[in-house]
Amino acid sequence: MIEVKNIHKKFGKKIVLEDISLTIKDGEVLGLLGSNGSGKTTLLDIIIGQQKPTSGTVSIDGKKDGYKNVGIQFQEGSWPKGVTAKLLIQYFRRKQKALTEEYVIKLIELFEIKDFLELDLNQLSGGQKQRLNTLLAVINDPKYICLDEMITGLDLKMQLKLIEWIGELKKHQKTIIIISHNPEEVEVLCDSFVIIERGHIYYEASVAKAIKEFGSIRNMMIKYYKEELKSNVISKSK
Ligand SMILES: Nc1ncnc2c1ncn2[C@@H]1O[C@H](COP(=O)(O)OP(=O)(O)OP(=O)(O)O)[C@@H](O)[C@H]1O
Repeated sequence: MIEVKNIHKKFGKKIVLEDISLTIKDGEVLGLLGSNGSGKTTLLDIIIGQQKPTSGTVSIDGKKDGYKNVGIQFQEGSWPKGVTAKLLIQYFRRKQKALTEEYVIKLIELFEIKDFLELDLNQLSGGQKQRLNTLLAVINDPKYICLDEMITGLDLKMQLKLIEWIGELKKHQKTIIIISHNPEEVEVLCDSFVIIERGHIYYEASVAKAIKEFGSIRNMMIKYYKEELKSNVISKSK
């Protein structure tokens, strides 16, 4: 279980997160939605131990250093010349002796990495980098997985494959947090979702509840954003 309690985060004087509390149960897939700059990635970075909160706590499986069991997507960046997907996968395999050849081959097939295994990483397309980053997030078969806009930018065939794959992970009781800008993706993949706006939890519900109440998450978001545009104020709502 991931427990986020009363997280506040400031960058200098700028308040980015204010009093965020969340519980993500084992086997749950949680979607994080919200406007650009609302604080989703900062919250995820705090959960995975890459940022320290200004105050508040995160515990994973009851431990403060539980983030060591979380698989995270590598961020886009430029790599030193000569680094290939094959080299990275070999590096992870050496670190994790328990990884079987069969599991690694399965992932390479799933993410369709084979054709560019030996290419310099800086020569990969955006979608190819994204597929490799997602593979690296799960290569150690972690119990907790964080995915930042995993599907955006992928072709439809790959999207369908990854949706099916998340379904498999759910069957294996993996706990997954997915940042997304796509309400339909959250409906298909997630059990519950949270909308973060201006550093606050603006709405939090199960996907089933939102669909029952509003017909779809998109309808719900449009309703709330229209109200916001009218009043120009986002109030905290649960
Ligand atoms: N290292 C940093 N220093 C200063 N401000 C930062 C830093 N990282 C993020 N911010 C600010 O914090 C706010 C939240 O950023 P964050 O990346 O968490 O948003 P987000 O919801 O993930 O946005 P997007 O949907 O655009 O990816 C933004 O205003 C951003 O400028």
